[in-house]
Amino acid sequence: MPLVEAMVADPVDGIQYSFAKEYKGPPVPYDLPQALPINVERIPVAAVVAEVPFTHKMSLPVVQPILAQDVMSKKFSKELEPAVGKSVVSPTSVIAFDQSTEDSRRCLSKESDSGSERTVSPTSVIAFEDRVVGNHGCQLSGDLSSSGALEFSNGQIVSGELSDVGNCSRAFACSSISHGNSCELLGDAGSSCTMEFSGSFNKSQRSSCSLRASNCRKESIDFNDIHQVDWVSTESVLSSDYPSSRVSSMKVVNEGGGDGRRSAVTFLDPESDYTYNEEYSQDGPETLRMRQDSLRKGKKGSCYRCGKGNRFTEKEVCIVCDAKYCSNCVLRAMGSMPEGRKCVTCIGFPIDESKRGNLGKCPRMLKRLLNDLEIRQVMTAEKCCEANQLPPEYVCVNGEPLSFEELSMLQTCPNPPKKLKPGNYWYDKVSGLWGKEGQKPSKIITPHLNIGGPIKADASNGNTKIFINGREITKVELRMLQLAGVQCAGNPHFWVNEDGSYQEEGQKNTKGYIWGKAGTKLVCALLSLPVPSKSSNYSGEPDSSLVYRTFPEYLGLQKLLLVGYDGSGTSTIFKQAKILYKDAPFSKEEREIIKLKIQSNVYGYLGIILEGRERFEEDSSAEIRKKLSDEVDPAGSSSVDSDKSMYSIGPRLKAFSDWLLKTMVSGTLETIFPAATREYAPLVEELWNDAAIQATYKRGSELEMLPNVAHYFLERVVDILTTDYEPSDSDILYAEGLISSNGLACVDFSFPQPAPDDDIDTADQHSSLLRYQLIRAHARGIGENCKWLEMFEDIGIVIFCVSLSDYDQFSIDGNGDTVNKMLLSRKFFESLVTHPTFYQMDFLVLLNKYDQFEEKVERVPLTRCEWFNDFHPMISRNRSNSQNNINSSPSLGQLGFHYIAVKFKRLFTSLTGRKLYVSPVKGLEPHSVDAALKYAREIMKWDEERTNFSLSEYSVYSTEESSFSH
Ligand SMILES: Nc1nc2c(ncn2[C@@H]2O[C@H](COP(=O)(O)OP(=O)(O)OP(=O)(O)O)[C@@H](O)[C@H]2O)c(=O)[nH]1
Repeated sequence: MPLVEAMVADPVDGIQYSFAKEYKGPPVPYDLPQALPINVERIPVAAVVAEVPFTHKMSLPVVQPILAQDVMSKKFSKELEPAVGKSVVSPTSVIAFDQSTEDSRRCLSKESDSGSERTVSPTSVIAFEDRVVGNHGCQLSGDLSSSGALEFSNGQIVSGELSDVGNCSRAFACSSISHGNSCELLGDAGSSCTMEFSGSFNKSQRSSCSLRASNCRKESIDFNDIHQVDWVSTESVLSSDYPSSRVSSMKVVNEGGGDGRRSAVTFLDPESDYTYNEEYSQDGPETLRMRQDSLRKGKKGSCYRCGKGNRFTEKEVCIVCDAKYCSNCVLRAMGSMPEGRKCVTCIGFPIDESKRGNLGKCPRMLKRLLNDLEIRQVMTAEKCCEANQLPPEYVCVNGEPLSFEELSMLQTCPNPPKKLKPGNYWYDKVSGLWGKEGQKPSKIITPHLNIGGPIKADASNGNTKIFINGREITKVELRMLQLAGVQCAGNPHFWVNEDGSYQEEGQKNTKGYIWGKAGTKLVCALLSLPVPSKSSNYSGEPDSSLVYRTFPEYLGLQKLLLVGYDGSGTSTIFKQAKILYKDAPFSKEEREIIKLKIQSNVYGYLGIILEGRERFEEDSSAEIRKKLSDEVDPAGSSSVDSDKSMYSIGPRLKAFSDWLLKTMVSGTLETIFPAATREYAPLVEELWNDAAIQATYKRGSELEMLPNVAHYFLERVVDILTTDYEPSDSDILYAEGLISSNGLACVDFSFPQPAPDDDIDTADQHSSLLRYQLIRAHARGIGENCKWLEMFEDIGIVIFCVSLSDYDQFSIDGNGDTVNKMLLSRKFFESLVTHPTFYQMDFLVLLNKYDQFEEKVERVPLTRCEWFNDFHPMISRNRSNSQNNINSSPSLGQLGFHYIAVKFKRLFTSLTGRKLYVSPVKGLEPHSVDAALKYAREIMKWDEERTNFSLSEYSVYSTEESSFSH
């Protein structure tokens, strides 16, 4: 009985296993299930797009996610009938192809022509056994329905998965993913996404990536040891039933074999009229990727995406391909702009150098479309991201292209050439004179930089026969020297130092100072020659600022990702970091926005109090009525007004209160109030001082809607609701809703330099020079299933924030169930630590709100949360007396903290096999946040340094206790 031998690619390492063999034993008395052999020649495929005769009006075709039922019923219902002579592939079948035959390579492209089409079921897996010689690309054209999976092995795409997703409104793309990481690309309709894999691939290193486009497609592809694959999923004969569909294609290229190669994966959508020129260098570290200009769809001057508008329509330009988009399309075309104003398809490509001058300058259009923080993020990314930096090889100094380090040194030196553009330059290392090749000097930069080659005599194309530091000077320089009184007779060769002192070559004596004479600087200005900058230090003392950074800022930047579940305190810690480490944490404009936000928050708190007052008034009146009815007046009437209680307010305030509540309900509070502050301020004061309001406020703990933080602001309500109120840093720290829950916020900072008399070593001093970036992402911002996480692959540490006081709090989860907030936090933590992006990433858990926790745990048992139901600490009876005694037993709060810390550590180790770092923190206390962030810095530093230790040495440091911090 012949059984099909099938090969399955192992999803972890790509190794293929044979799971069935031909049975050779005695006949069996029962029926065995059969897998029918499949004729690969008969699998239906799409036509190549170029060959589909669509009219020019028609939008280019696309592979629509094919609903299995649709396709099968429309086109293949016949094939699906198990008729004699017609093979049907079972929905879960596994098909093996022997790639060694030419037939199998042709298999999928030719089939559509044949009349005998067969469909591959949506859930089928196609495995290709690799016997491909060389770099033969395998082209697949076919329908892949929504949940179809492709499996290739060595030399091919390893596995792919397509699944439907809903429309995506904002596009995001990420490029350059490294081993073991995964990446999801989101593109909107008609866009294409590009991702590049750098480095090597081998069987144990896997990367996965996925692309999502708003035409309801999601593709997720895993790669393993790729040679060269072109995989095209294009409109097929089948999908011509779907005229609005578009084509999507993917190209994987990796020339050469073995490790150490670079591969690029490009998702192309023919609707986006782009072309790429890509070159891959096998031995060099660089991948040269040039993006050609994009093509416009509509008439001249129209938007490149929608084709509407004319040359007068305001448009934003892609800094790579020069495509111009109208305000309706710009966000869709450019997505979340991780590298600034680039089409999603241009992400990862170098910018058009002519646009370098505009980097980081925010255009008006974006100011309208994005909020302040987003603009700042986009503009910072545009200026600082790696892809947009000037490629070092574009700058030649003294005839030699610069290396990466040389360019960094040049750009970060104390007196760098301004607005450095690609080009050929000469540099006199002794004097610091700098100019364009063949031209007079344009600047005096920092001398003695070890960059480029030795200066050439004809560097500035001089013809005066007079030399400075080996360069023949230009006529205009000679004129300047003469005017400065320098003796130039006899064609001397001068040796000029950076301070302008000069001597003739071979002589010891300084003859004078070129720029020393009064009037020389004026002469230089008239002749457009440079003079030493004011900041130049000629004192002979070593200048501490001359400690050049080896790397440019964007590379030295260590990124810390701060995440946490709702209300865990990430915003507070983020704001605290800004206040701690920035000289001017908030600009004037920001403070103005914050002021309005605080004021509208305060009106909101007032509204909650007014609502409470109504409730208390009703309750109180009902009580009075009840009392009255119990003690009936013999005259039949009561002298007490049952409608009046301590919570009643006068008609004027009542009218104001009703109006305020109505405004709150209508959701227009934020629009009306801060603006109307001047008008209502006196009324607010009257209201706040009213006895009824004060009585209500005293019962604030009964008002569930009133957050704890409200008390901080309400105590000063009158001051805050005046027009000249200016929020203090502390107000900003306490204020709710200043950072968008869905967006990202980031701040760059350095830890302050320790005071000179502090007992610190030079390493600490050095680390204060390093730059850090704290990125705060909200659980909601990270998205369902952590889909945005891939963009954080270059961070150094994840700081996961947990609110300790959440153990008795409940919230609604994604399924609408009420769940303990600590458990929700744990679930979020689990999804982060197991996410491929954070494979091997250090995690620091900050157990926040330690102050609240210490107080609460004395009242509310920790076992209120089911995860902590085995918390049964031994409590000393003398505990309360021994609080201040150093030798006393720990407080319940400390025990609770340790217990929760260990819970998280064990969980982390069980999920990752690694160690978790935990620290308590009080987000509202600057010292506590400072200590926590410095702890994160130490972890990152340790992470870098531990490679220097041998394994045995390392084990000394990896004690359990070392990961606790207090
Ligand atoms: N007592 C106390 N309150 C804190 C602490 N940290 C934060 N809070 C308060 O907790 C509340 C939630 O903190 P946020 O920083 O807004 O938390 P978040 O995680 O950003 O939460 P979202 O509001 O969901 O964005 C705020 O009212 C903070 O003032 C802390 O250490 N102690």
